[in-house]
Amino acid sequence: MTRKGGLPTDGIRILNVVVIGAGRTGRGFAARLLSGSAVDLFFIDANELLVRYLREDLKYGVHFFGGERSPVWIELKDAAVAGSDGAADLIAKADLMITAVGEQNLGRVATDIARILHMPRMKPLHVLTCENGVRPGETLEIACREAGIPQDAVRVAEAAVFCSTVDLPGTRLDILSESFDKLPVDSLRLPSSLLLSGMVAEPRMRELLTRKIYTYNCISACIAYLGVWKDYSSYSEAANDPDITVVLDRTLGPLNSALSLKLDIPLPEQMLFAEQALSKFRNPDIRDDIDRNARDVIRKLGPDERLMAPLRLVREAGGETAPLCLVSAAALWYGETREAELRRRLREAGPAACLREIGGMESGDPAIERIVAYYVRLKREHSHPEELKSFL
Ligand SMILES: NC(=O)c1ccc[n+]([C@@H]2O[C@H](COP(=O)([O-])OP(=O)(O)OC[C@H]3O[C@@H](n4cnc5c(N)ncnc54)[C@H](O)[C@@H]3O)[C@@H](O)[C@H]2O)c1
Ligand SMILES: O=P(O)(O)OC[C@@H](O)[C@@H](O)[C@H](O)[C@H](O)CO
Repeated sequence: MTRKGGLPTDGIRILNVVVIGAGRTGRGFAARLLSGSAVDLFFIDANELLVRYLREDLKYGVHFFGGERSPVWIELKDAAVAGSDGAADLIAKADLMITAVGEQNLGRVATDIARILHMPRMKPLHVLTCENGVRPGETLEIACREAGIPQDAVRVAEAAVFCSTVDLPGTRLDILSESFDKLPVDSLRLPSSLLLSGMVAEPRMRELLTRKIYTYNCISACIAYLGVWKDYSSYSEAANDPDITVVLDRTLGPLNSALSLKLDIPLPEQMLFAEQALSKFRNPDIRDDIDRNARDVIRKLGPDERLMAPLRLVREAGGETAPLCLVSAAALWYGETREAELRRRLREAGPAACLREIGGMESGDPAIERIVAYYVRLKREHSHPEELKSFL
C-alpha cells in the first residue's frame, strides 16, 4: 500500500497508535492485533535498553506457542523513552494510545500525558488500558486528575487481555504468544472509529474484567504460588500437578458458585469459563513461566484483587475459604523469598499486619489467623514438603 501525506492510496486514514509499555502484552499482543489495521505504530517504554533495541531494529517477530502458526512480523515507526520530549511528541500526535505497563505504573503514564497539555491538540486523547485489574481505567482517570489533566482532555476505555505472551529467549525483541486474536474493549467508552482489528465491542466491560480477574487470574495465582512452593519452574507442569489440582478443585467449586451469584451468571457458564482458563494453563505448549504469573505480590494481594476479593465473595456465599487462605499464605511466602518490599514489610510488621494493610482485611477477621497459620507452616515445611492437600 503506497502512502501520500499520511493517506494510503485507497483513501483510508492511517491512525497513529502509541503503545505505552513495549513489554510482552504491548509489543507481543496489542501490536500484533494492530498490525491487521491501517496504523502507524509507535512505542513508549521506561526501559531505555528496550527502546534502543526497538529504534535500532524497527521490526520484530511474534511467534506462536507450539509453532501452530507462522510468525507475524511487526514494523514500528519509532519509539521513545517514557518521560522524554520524544515521548511527549508521540503522545501529542496519537489518535489512540494503548497502555500495557502494569496497573501500578499508570500514575507515571498520567504524568507523561500531562506533559502534552501545553501542546496544540484539538481532540481528546483516547486511551485504551490493556492492564489486568478490576478498574484499571478508573486508576488511570484518577491519576490523570491528580496530574492536573482536564476531564475532557483524556477519554479512557478498558480492554481485557486473555492472550498469554512471553519473551522469546535468545532474541532482543521477539515474543512467543498464544494463538488468540480477540481483544474485548469497552464499547460504551471507545468510539467505534477506533475499533481496530481484533477488537470486540463489549458493553459490560466492568463485569467481564471482574470475572476475568477473579477467575483466570485467581487460578493463575493458585498455580503460580503453590507451584513455586513445590519448586516447579514450568507453569504448565505445576498446573498439572495432582496435589495442586486438588487445591484448585476445592477452590473452584465454591468460587464458581460465589461468582455466579455475585455477577448473575448462570453457574454452568461460569464453570465453563473457569474450565477454559484451566485447560489453557495446563496446555504444555503454552510455555508460560511461574515468575511472570507470581510477580508483584503486593498488587496481587490488594483488597479488590484476585485472592482477597474471591476470598470475601466465597465467604459471603457461605463457601469453604481454606484453599484461598492457603494460596494467600503461599503468596506471602513467595513475596518474602523474592520481593524486597514485601520481605521488608513482613519483617517489620509481620504477616497479620501485612494482610490488613495490603489486603485490606479487618482486624479480627478469622481468615487472617488462618492465612498466618498456613504461612508459618509453609515456611517450616518448604524443605521437606508435605502434600498440599494435607493442609486443607
Ligand atoms: N503477558 C501476559 O501474558 C499478560 C496477559 C494479560 C494481561 N497482561 C497485562 O499486561 C500488562 C503488561 O504486562 P506484561 O506482561 O506485558 O509486562 P512486561 O513487564 O513484559 O511489560 C511492561 C512494560 O511496561 C514498561 N513500563 C513500566 N512502567 C512504564 C511507564 N510508566 N511508562 C512506560 N513504560 C513503562 C516496562 O518497562 C515494560 O517494558 C499488565 O497489566 C499485565 O497484567 C499481561
Ligand atoms: O499480568 P498479571 O501480573 O496481572 O497476572 C499474571 C497472570 O495471571 C496473567 O498475566 C494471566 O496469564 C493473563 O491475564 C491471562 O489470563
